[in-house]
Amino acid sequence: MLRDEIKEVHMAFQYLTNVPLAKARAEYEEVLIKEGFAGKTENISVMESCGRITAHAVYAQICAPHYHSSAMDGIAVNAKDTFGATETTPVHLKTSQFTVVDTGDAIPEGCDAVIMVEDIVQEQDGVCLYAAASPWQHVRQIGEDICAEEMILCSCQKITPSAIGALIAGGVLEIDVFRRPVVGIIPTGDEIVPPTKSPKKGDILEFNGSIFSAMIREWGGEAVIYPIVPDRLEAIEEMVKRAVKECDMVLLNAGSSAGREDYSCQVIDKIGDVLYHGLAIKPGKPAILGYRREKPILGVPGYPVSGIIVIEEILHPLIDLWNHRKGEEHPYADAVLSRAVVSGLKYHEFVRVRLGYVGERLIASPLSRGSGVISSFMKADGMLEIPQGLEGCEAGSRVKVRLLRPLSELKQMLVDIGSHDPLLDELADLLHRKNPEMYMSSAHVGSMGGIMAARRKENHIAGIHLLDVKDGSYNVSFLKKYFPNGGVRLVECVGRTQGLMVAPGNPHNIQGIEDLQHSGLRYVNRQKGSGTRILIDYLCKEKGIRTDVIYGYEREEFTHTSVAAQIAWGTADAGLGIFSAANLYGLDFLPVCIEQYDLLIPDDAWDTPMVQALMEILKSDAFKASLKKMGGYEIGEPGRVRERLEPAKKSE
Ligand SMILES: Nc1nc2c(c(=O)[nH]1)N[C@H]1C(S)=C(S)[C@@H](COP(=O)(O)OP(=O)(O)OC[C@H]3O[C@@H](n4cnc5c(N)ncnc54)[C@H](O)[C@@H]3O)O[C@H]1N2
Ligand code: MOO
Repeated sequence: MLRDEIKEVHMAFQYLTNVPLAKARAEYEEVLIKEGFAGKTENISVMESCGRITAHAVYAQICAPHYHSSAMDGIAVNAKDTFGATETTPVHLKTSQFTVVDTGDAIPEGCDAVIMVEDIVQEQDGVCLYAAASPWQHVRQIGEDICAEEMILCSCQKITPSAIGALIAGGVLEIDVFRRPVVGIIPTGDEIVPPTKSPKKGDILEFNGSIFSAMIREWGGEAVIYPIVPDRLEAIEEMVKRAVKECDMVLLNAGSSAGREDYSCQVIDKIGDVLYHGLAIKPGKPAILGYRREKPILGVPGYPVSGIIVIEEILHPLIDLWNHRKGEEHPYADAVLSRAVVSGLKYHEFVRVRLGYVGERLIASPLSRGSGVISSFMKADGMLEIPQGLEGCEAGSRVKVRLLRPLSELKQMLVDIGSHDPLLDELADLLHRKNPEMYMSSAHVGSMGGIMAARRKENHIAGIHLLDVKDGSYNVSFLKKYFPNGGVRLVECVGRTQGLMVAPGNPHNIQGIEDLQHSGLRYVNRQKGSGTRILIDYLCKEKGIRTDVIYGYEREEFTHTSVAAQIAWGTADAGLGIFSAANLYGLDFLPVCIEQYDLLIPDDAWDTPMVQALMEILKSDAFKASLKKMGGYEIGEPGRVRERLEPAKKSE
């Protein structure tokens, strides 16, 4: 075999390294600097320089002010002429002894003080003064602000709006700054298509380029998105060569892992060098740290979450290095973890979390860990990092969380942990619209999960819909059972129509729960502990249906909408859920029963401004209008307290 062929085979089958992030980052920067990596500079107009970084120290060309100027509206005088003026012995000045000046006017020759207009008394042939002026009063002397040759800004400093003013006042109109590094982004993959509203089956919409370029711009770089390149070695190689020529840094997106069509590592290795392929982080493990001479070529995993982590951890520091800036310290806070998080010993893991204060404690609820779930990044308020070598964190443990939004916002966050319903999104929208300082975050853990979270004081509200099979009532008996010491309210929300969601036209002619046993029919269920799961378990038991013969009964989704989506995509034929979710996906719906969906609110949370604001929203016409639009809800008196369990009196 030729040397190149051997190299290609080796690259295709090579095992990924598992290098700790800090080590890889430090070595990468060291290699790049050795190769000549450094920020390039350019000269630009000061007026356009806000936010840019100075390349070197900047000195004033002229003084500011560059002449003695009046600081007030009034008259310019020679202070000596006013000496001796008092309330009882006023001094009279003739017109020839003063000049009328406005703020900013030059002080005339021979004058050395300004008297404010409100301190003078006009006379026929001059003015009368009842107080003497001290020399240089109300005069802005030459250089009061900035002296010529004085340093206005030091090197590597961010230019602020006020700095622009100081520079112009100091006679500096052009300035040397670090040029924004140009980062080329190359999306790759046969299945990747430009953004469109109607993708075909198998198409993946290209959005990584848009995420990465927005982040790069925020960090002070300039981004160029190259056309999507198919999974062909030569085509990728050609595009990378072009980008290396045109840009300062290159991101080669997707194809980073070790699949049949993952060419990134081979290409980078052919064009330049690969320092590491494989980092001990998750998501983001197949990252490739490559370079050609001083230019970084970063192989970024295709999954968006993995990509974001890799560019945040590797590219961001490089842009800071280019600009001679030390990366800003991330703000951290201590939080209590609402659910356990398991972590692999091999990796430093990044877990997105939702955050909110319940009482004095900041509660962190882990979001989806999937590397393809971009919405989990969008919803994340914080990032929990689990260092390599740890197996995870237990529920209820104290953890340090990197904050992705200000603490002040988290203090006004209404924390909902409980059963899912699309109406919660409408409530969140209405709450924030009416009270811009407030936010609502929802974690969908089912009704029982919501009750347990309330017992642990981890939420302000929980949506619950729990059927008491003994008497057909909803929620109240569960409240009494799980809160024996009281201290909780049950607030009416809606009656929801639960039913079987089936494909449009009901192709399997499903008539009711009994039909779920038929062979060839695929069911999709909700997770254990959810009210809907309890309902289907109960309905099956009542009708004598064995759940083990229902195909897919153990397949669990966490929301009504995700059950509806599975049916819409044809991966399941039926699932129990609410009408509004079926409606969202244009599915047929066979009503089974109406259930009471209430909000459980612990007393501690009741008096918070967020819960009180929510009560207003629940009672509003706007909320009722949203419910009518979604359909499938019985609207009684949302916001009415259905049940209050008084807190038990402590024994003396
Ligand atoms: N057998 C193995 N398979 C995979 C491994 C592994 O170790 N062994 N690692 C997994 C991990 S972890 C990651 S991360 C990914 C990395 O994948 P690639 O970098 O090779 O990327 P692709 O497979 O080409 O794409 C994955 C996925 O990413 C999405 N994608 C890609 N480009 C874009 C874009 N421009 N815009 C939006 N979304 C994009 C898309 O959903 C792709 O399906 O590999 C695992 N596999
Ligand atoms: O490393 Mo992947 O990025 O775990 O998803």
